[in-house]
Amino acid sequence: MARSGLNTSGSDATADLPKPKVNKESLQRGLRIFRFVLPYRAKFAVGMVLLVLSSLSTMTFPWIGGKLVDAANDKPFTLPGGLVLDINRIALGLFLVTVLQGLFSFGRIWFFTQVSEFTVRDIRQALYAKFMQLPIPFFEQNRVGAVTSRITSDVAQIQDSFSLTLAELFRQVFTLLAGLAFIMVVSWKLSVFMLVTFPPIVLAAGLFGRKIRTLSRTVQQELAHTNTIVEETLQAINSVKAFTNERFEIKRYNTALRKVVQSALQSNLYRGGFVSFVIIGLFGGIILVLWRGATLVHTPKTDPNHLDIGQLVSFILYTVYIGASVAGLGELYGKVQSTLGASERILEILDETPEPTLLEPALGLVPVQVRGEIRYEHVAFRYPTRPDVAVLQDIDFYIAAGEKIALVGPSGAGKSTIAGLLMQFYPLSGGRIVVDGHDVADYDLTALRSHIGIVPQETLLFGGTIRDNIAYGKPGATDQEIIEAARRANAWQFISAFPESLDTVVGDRGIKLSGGQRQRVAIARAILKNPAILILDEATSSLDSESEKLVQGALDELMQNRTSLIIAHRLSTIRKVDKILVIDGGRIVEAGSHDELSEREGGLYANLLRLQFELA
Ligand SMILES: Nc1ncnc2c1ncn2[C@@H]1O[C@H](COP(=O)(O)OP(=O)(O)OP(=O)(O)O)[C@@H](O)[C@H]1O
Repeated sequence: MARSGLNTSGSDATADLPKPKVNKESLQRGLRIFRFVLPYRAKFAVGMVLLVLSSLSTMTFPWIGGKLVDAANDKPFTLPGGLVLDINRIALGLFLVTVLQGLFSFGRIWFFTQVSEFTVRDIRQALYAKFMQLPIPFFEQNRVGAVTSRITSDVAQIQDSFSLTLAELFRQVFTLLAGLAFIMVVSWKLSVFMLVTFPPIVLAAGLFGRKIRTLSRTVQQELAHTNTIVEETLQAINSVKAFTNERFEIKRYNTALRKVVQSALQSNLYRGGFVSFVIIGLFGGIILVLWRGATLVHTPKTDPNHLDIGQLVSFILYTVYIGASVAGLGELYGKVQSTLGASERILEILDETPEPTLLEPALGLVPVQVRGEIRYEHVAFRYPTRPDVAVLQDIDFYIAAGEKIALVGPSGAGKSTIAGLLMQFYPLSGGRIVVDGHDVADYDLTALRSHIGIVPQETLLFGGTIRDNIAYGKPGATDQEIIEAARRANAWQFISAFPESLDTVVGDRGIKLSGGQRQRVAIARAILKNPAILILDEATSSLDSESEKLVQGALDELMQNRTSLIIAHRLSTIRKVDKILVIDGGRIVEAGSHDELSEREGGLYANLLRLQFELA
């Protein structure tokens, strides 16, 4: 069968993704993700109000603190109404403000978390529904790691933003602006002095910090690499031992570990430098401002530049706030970038055109019953991912309802592709396929597919129980129906021998069952689905003869009264079919019954037959 599955390489798909620059366009594009917030806008608005209130109360703290120090210096605070506040009252006021701030913050977190949880759930639902409805070519063009990381890490990034980054961003900007306004009012001269000394130091610290982050990312990557080695080798421990490569792997792991230590040491060298820079630079800056401030406090009260000690305290506290918000904003910039990138990638998938499945009302014909008469009329086909290769050309054949035909031919000839096109996994490049007299394109896609069953070459079962796996052919089937299907698929015997019978868990991808057992579960599933048309991709992996007999018996039972398209690898199993189509290089090169074809001198089928006979 054409491997239409996902490309599973690359698990860490987001690590190296580019972050878009924050500009008008990227903001406009990224902010479209806010449409998912709209249903919860009332909660969002309440959260915003609480955020404003908590930010405001934070900003009054240094101001009231300054008044407290002034009161301690015999300068009590007088309210506009004439009410004089002493130390006790001011301290009480400060405490009240703090309590209010605590309550506002609690409310803000509560409302924003609700918004982010609901929003993120909706985004995940929309994404998953989209994944299910995207056409197969999409999955051939995108790595599965990259696709799944949309619903895991990208969505987590968005969640982070709605619950934290957004609030932080607002608070930092608010703190910065309000802080600047406050210090200007307290003393514009000292403010100007502060502004030329302090922010450059903070910015330098920010750049230093970025360098450290880059280095620690390298450490993480190196560490991840060592983990990959452990995972890979433990998963494939049989191969390691069989190839006697234990020593090689130990060396490989040690080399990788050495790199981790090297980069960790380098990163910590910078970290140490950073700490001493912060101590000397940042505190040096504070000392500078303190010195200047102290000088101003020291001037006589009559001097227009004079500062009260309380004013200096407020000033210093606001300066610390401002410094913290400048540093915080630098970090937030990176987060905003990541969020914009994540939201763009999510929206990109949501904007993809889905297959017309699950449409309500249905688009096109919805047959209650399909007889299963199939006609391929001059079908030509190229895979969308490889448009320059003509995989099929002029495929033209007819199968009457209930007939069985086999497709045979060398590997890569196009047999699986011919069968897969019936399911309309890909658009045709030419010709048409007709089922019961109607072009397949005229049918509702879901309705048509529901009448076609596939038993693939390699059966991948889902991780649940045997019951779940058989019932996949008909969700909601009763135990009675499931057991009946298992019986007809020669599977009941082994299932009932398990202590947990239908409740036996098959393990990830069905690894706890043998190949032949998996196939019979897949056949039971197809029997339960009861499709009018059956596509059977015969397994290439050989089963032991006992198991093969059971599987063959199950297949014969399954094919009864259905139009069947068999992709045959072993010619011995197809003698009973009504017609054989021999495919080579994407064309039908011979057609006829087994007897006709095997007697054709120099024919491809006769050749293949002889080859297999000789091999046997
Ligand atoms: N998803 C795909 N994308 C691009 N090319 C594909 C895809 N699947 C198959 N092909 C190519 O199409 C050609 C026909 O493949 P197909 O699987 O139909 O052959 P086949 O006759 O069934 O082979 P086999 O007997 O080995 O299963 C091959 O050249 C193959 O490389």
